[in-house]
Amino acid sequence: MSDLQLKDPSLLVEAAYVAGAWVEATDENAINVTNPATGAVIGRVPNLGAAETDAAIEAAAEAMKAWAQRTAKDRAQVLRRWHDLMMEHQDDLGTILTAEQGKPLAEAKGEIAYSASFLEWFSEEARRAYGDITPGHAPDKRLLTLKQPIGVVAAITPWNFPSAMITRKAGPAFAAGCAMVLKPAIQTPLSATALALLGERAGLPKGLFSVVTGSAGAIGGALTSSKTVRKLTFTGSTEIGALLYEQCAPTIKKLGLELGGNAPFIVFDDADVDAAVEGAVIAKFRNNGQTCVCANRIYVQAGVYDEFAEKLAAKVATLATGNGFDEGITFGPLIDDAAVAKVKEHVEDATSKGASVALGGEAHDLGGLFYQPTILTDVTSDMLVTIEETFGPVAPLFKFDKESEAVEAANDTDFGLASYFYSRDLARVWRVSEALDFGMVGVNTGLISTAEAPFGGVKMSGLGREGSRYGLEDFMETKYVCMGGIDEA
Ligand SMILES: NC(=O)C1=CN([C@@H]2O[C@H](COP(=O)(O)OP(=O)(O)OC[C@H]3O[C@@H](n4cnc5c(N)ncnc54)[C@H](OP(=O)(O)O)[C@@H]3O)[C@@H](O)[C@H]2O)C=CC1
Ligand SMILES: O=C(O)CCCC(=O)O
Repeated sequence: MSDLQLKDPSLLVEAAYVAGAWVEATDENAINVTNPATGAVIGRVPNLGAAETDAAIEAAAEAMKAWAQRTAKDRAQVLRRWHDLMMEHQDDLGTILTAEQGKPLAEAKGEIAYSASFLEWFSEEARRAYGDITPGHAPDKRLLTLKQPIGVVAAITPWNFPSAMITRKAGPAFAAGCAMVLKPAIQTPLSATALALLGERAGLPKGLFSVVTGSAGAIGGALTSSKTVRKLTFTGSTEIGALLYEQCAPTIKKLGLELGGNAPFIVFDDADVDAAVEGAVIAKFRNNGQTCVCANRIYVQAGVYDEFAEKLAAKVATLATGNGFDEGITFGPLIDDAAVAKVKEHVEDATSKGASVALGGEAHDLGGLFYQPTILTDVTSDMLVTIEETFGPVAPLFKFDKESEAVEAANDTDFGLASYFYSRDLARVWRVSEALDFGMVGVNTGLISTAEAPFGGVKMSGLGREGSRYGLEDFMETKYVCMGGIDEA
């Protein structure tokens, strides 16, 4: 069906992977996958539901028994092979990702490397799932702490990082000795099925990893109601995260929730303004603004406001929008009509309340799902761009005078995922890092994501941490063994 140019065409897998078997779409149950840049159909996957999800959960529980018994080194080697296969096929995986998600090809290949890095990192961490021994509370006692896999894991992932959000969950799950049933976003299932194929080639046992495509409600319902599933890990909107939280309550599952953000990006008078402009371009416009850690509100101190605004507009004006497969493109399309409508609503709301457009501000001449990269000035706290995550290429600029005013405004949100600031004053760097009420703070950088670091938020941005050594912890239970009778020889 597809005319994608792949070196290994077998990587375009138009089938779900359920309990170790590939389930192809039929004409009756096919869901088409389209390229957001062109609207062209690039593939299809089956619309599955609760029955297939239940089968996947059962197979996962069975496969996990042997997987958890294997040595950590053995599991690590499978993950490492999976990483190596991803890097070997980086070009093809990037092509599939750009075709279904829209981000520029170079950025898509970058996501594949980022995605593979979670398999590499957790292959290394697998062997360091240490417990400990605590001095006993009585002479004959020794207190042992063991780390054990939490059980079958359900994962639900979004369309904005169709590969990396899967490996950031699958890496620690398989390293810990768990099994996983994944429901990928319906817009971007082909990155998930390609990953599953490479996982199979790398040696993941049948049934350990299922990818169930189809109805979010039916699959999500089966995953959350199952007593066998012991953890749900989700990346997506706060609204759906809250719904899943509720659905998981009756079976008391452990939850990992990576939800929406509303990231502040603060530029102080003492900042290197050129560096701050570079950082803002990355923090705001990465993936065309469709990232939960994207800068959503840019606060600039009065002394450098005009310089920063001019330089940011000048820089962004040089960057091209278009089909992610074309040379020299920095901004791809938005994911769908609803995303474009939200961006339009936010810009119209801001301008109707007094904001000025310094750049862009309209749908792109290319039509379809393209929107101009936009910079707004004279933004105030009552505008939608301040209150909600725009999830698009709109940079609203606020002017402030005092440090305390910026910190207070930055924290004035229900969300608490990423935050950024630029300053060269050491005391301020400490003060503001500690005062920002967010799970992550970027100081003099616009890019904080890496497999080595704990990614996650506070407040309504979620629960738990992914990546880093803490990411492995979240997929394990701590078992306490009280060993007695030791001095009765
Ligand atoms: N934190 C983040 O990284 C992300 C944040 N968002 C935010 O959310 C907004 C909306 O994006 P959207 O794609 O709709 O995000 P959603 O939260 O709706 O989707 C994320 C994942 O959840 C699934 N899902 C949706 N409804 C249910 C359900 N009832 N039960 C189980 N799973 C479900 C989706 O499946 P399906 O695709 O089949 O609907 C997808 O796999 C964005 O504009 C952005 O603000 C979005 C994506 C990522
Ligand atoms: O939830 C997201 O938006 C994906 C996070 C991307 C990243 O890891 O930086």
